[in-house]
Amino acid sequence: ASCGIGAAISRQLAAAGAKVAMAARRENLLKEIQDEISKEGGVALAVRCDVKNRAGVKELIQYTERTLGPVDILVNNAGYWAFRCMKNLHEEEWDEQVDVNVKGLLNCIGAVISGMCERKSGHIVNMSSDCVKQPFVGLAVYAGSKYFLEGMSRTLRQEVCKDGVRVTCVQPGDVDTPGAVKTLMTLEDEQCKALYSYPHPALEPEVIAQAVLYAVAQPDHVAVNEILVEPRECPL
Ligand SMILES: NC(=O)C1=CN([C@@H]2O[C@H](COP(=O)(O)OP(=O)(O)OC[C@H]3O[C@@H](n4cnc5c(N)ncnc54)[C@H](OP(=O)(O)O)[C@@H]3O)[C@@H](O)[C@H]2O)C=CC1
Ligand SMILES: CC(=O)[C@H](N)C(=O)O
Repeated sequence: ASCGIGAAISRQLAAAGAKVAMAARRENLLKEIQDEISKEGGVALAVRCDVKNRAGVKELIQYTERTLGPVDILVNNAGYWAFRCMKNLHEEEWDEQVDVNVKGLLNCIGAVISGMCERKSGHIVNMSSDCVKQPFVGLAVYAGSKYFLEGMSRTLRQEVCKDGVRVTCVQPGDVDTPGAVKTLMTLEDEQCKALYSYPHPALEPEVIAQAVLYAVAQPDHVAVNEILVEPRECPL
């Protein structure tokens, strides 16, 4: 939650009255957001954590629950992507996408799901992508990781709905974030460049945060299973 969509979600959840625990590797950025939220009268905790580290994620959740109480809402937002064609074999980047977007996701869900089921209450929000609706050249491994997220979410939803737990997938199109700017630098193939190297509208991270807030603010019997959010000028 140190920047981009995660930071916007933290700010909006805190403004709506949630006690927010924010995790990322760059603790200094988290502290700045924590200060901002505190100045606005909200409650936020900043915890350094790498979602790839399963034990570290469990510690994060234990610390959060000791400090703020049980986790009612888990937002799995941490993600990594690069625009690379598979034939160029950026295998370390393939690993990073699987490690963060798939294994990191599982580490976070694994740290909260039993507690939510025992308490008969909880909401898991998974940050997906519009790439599960349409293929984008250069995002094959990333799309695979988000298809995992979607498939896992659909099945998890079946398993836990009777335990009072909801699972929402949010599918953003282009959003203007530090990650989006950085990954444009990874464009290397003419095929990729032709697709992405032109000005095109991107959404503000706050728009995606509003979608999250909408999903988690529904009455208990209502499940918002997925939300696709695109810039109007980029319809799928
Ligand atoms: N921007 C876009 O156009 C779109 C983004 N998405 C998805 O939205 C989510 C957020 O993206 P966005 O805000 O754009 O990305 P950014 O790169 O701007 O932010 C990513 C956030 O994830 C955190 N993060 C990354 N890796 C780890 C890790 N190993 N452990 C803990 N935290 C980590 C980063 O914190 P730190 O580096 O400090 O650890 C940072 O706060 C991602 O899941 C992405 O796939 C989906 C569709 C469109
Ligand atoms: C990274 C994303 O998920 C985004 N939809 C994109 O295509 O850039």
